[in-house]
Amino acid sequence: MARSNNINRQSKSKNKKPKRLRKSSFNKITKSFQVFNNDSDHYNKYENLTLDVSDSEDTSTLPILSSNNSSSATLSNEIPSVDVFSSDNEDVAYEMNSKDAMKNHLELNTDFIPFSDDSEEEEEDDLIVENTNVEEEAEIYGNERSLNNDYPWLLNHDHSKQRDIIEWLTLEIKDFVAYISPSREEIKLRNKAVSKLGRAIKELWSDSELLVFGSYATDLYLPGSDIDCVVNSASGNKEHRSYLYELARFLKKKNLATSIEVIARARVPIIKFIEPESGVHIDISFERTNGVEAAKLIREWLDMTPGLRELVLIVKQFLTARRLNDVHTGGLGGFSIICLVYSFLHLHPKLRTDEIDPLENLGVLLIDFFELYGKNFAYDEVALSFISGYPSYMPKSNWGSLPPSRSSFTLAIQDPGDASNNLSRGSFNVRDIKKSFSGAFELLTSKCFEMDASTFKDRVGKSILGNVIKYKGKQRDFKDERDLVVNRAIIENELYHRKRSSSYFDDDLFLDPSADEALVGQQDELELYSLDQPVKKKVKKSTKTLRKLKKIKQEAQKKEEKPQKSIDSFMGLSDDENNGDSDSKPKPQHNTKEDKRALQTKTVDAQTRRDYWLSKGQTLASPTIPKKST
Ligand SMILES: Nc1ncnc2c1ncn2[C@@H]1O[C@H](COP(=O)(O)OP(=O)(O)OP(=O)(O)O)[C@@H](O)[C@H]1O
Ligand SMILES: [Mg+2]
Repeated sequence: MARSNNINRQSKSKNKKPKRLRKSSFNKITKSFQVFNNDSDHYNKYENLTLDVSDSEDTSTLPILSSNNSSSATLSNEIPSVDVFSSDNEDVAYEMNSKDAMKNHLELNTDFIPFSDDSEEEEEDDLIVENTNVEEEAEIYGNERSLNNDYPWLLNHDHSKQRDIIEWLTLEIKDFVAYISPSREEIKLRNKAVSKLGRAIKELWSDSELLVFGSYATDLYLPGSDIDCVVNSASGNKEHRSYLYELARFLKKKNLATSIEVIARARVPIIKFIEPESGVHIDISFERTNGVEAAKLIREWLDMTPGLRELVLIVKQFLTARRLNDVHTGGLGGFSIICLVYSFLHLHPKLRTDEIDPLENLGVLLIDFFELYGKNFAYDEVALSFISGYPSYMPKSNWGSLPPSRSSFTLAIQDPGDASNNLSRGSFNVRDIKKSFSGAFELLTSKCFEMDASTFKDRVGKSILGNVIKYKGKQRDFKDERDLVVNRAIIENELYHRKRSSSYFDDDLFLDPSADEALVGQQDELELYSLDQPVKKKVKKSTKTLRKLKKIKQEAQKKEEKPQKSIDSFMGLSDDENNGDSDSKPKPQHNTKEDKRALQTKTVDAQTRRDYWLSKGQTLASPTIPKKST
């Protein structure tokens, strides 16, 4: 029955004139997408958009979207009639042509690209305090090794009845993000760790403060992510190695650190350790504020880019499971991942033209992300640029200060805070990163076709996302409790920026030591909401510090409401032909309720969905797609 419906839909669509892109819109969009390889092995959906100059205003046929309307088209088993399996020499050759092959592939975990464990540690000889206490570690990590299940985000979340396969993937992504987002206990543990360390630093060096940056200060951390901190002092001298050792000894004496490493001779000297109470890995660097600045910028990006947090967390977990997330071994660091996803979302044609809601199309976007950076992106030629914080593609040749590298096949991401810094210069293993993205594109797309061709009975308990994401760790509770407990790193980062900005400098917002002490003293009182009454605030009465926090929160909310400039000209979509101008800014993506409502009324027609899957089927170039069971 389902099969005959599909066939009917298909035959109807044959009589229907496909909607075409207006030529001017097409030109503008493609102009901003001159980032693809000339690699003829890979079908590039953007190059194959048909033009119809006589057509009207309609720009809704870019084949990259899904719809909220799950009642209309599902995949057709006849669409991806591609009979040649091609695999370029950089891509993993997936010799699979059936469900079984796919299963075997996963069981063998052949898309896992491990690094050898013997990679040289440049600062190995700097290890000063070692002797990890194995029992202590075991206690900290508890049952971390006792696994529940490879896809724990699916527990009680079966989406196999979704008619629209891509919606199934979107729902799984949301489940995964909810699954790995922090609970109140986790946030409190991190807050407490940061407080204790901050106090210790002040005790040791009264002219110094500890600031947090990196993923804890942006809410982009996975359960196992480290906390990045920096010591800033009035004297500005704490980067000297003698201070690093002094701090390491002090923290050890105070039982605030185990497994300490002092890495004094690196370009960025740091000390690394585990904070025993939380078990969290901590990195402390010295006398640099660029990370603290970046944290604020990233939070602004998150505010104006729905879907950024979700995709960053998925890509992070994807790379972490493949050990491709560690810059020391050539992998992609957290900041580079954020930049890749941020620029992908802002330069995506369907998001640029406001035609889809990113949060309702996470599945499509994830597949497109893997396709772009796994198949299409011209690594040899193109750099990502963030002039004034806004993303664009830039020919590498235009980046005058880009340091020369041995190979042209490198990732070049301009640091938004320092245009001469290539953020991803350490990610020398671009080949494996690209391979893994390309493999993920193929696995996800194949699985979508396979699931579409399966009966509902065969789909039960299956995962689409699980084909590329694995999560191994302690059972978690699907509790994203970030709204219930203040993230101290974010608040303090805001305070830091207020303090630095003279226009905001007033008595009430001054981050004085007593305010800090008040925060520390009320560590357990940082919860502003109760679980039972999420809306009603449980602000602890009349504490000066919490009033300050509230004020900061309100200011942050006000900021969200401020009007944003359009990025049309930036992306070559406006009429003023200002393509790539650095002073044009991204428009907010559906931040207001009205925007969201407007989007929900937008439906995507079946033909567009068919075009989307046709392009993916061609890209996939899989030899056979399993027939739908009747
Ligand atoms: N190559 C770099 N150049 C400049 N700053 C960098 C660079 N790499 C990292 N940073 C700074 O350090 C911060 C933390 O980087 P990191 O790679 O640990 O990312 P993260 O967001 O903390 O991810 P994770 O959760 O994996 O630790 C970044 O936000 C950025 O401010
Ligand atoms: Mg980090």
